[in-house]
Amino acid sequence: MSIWSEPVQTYFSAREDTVPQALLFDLDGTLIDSVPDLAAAIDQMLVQLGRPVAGQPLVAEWVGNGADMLVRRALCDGNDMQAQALDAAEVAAARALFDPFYLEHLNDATGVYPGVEKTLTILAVLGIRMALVTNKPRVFTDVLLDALGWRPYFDAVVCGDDLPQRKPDPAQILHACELMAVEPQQAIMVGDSRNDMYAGKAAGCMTVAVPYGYNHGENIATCQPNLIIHSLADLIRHV
Ligand SMILES: O=C(O)COP(=O)(O)O
Ligand SMILES: [Mg+2]
Repeated sequence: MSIWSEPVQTYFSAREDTVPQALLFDLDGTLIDSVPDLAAAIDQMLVQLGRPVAGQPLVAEWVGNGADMLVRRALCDGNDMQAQALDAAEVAAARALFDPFYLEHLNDATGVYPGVEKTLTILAVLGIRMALVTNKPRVFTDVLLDALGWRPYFDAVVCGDDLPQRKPDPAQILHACELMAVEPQQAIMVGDSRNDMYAGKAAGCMTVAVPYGYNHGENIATCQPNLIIHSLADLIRHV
């Protein structure tokens, strides 16, 4: 009997010769609620720059395109056009305040979403290949994975600064699939944001969204994922 839940089975049975061989997971907003620690790091940076703090709700809207874009958005009140046009020296000075603080405090108040540990454990026991595909920079991801004890779960880890492209570009997903020796059509991309959904679709994966994370203040349903689940546990059949 299939280990996959009914909607997952239905998606794949409509595609001849394909069964799910691997899962690719986004990190922030999908597996972990990292905004408390990200916001603390952003806010202390803003205070040192003599600016008003942002707070968790705004930081939650700015997360998703990597640390550099998060810091840029914080410097421009979330205005993406201005954020992209910022002076490199100004960004570097802000990163010099954000990075060491976040590295030191990245697992202080960060939580793991319900259903995550249990599902990762079951999938690992069943021998399903799994990858982490995150826009978070490598230096933070490595420390977090070790702190959480999650490294053994993943056959591949592709971070935001590992390749020239980041999600929503499909390059990280394609690379992770290559590392796991699976076709993207046989893989499921699970994420919380439009970046994950667009990257997953472009790569040819089944796209599964969780609505509890961060999606720039928008409803993830507008990205038309193949499936929306409320817990990772909904991916598999429970008997
Ligand atoms: O660092 C970020 O901005 C978010 O990373 P994610 O891709 O794991 O959601
Ligand atoms: Mg995310």
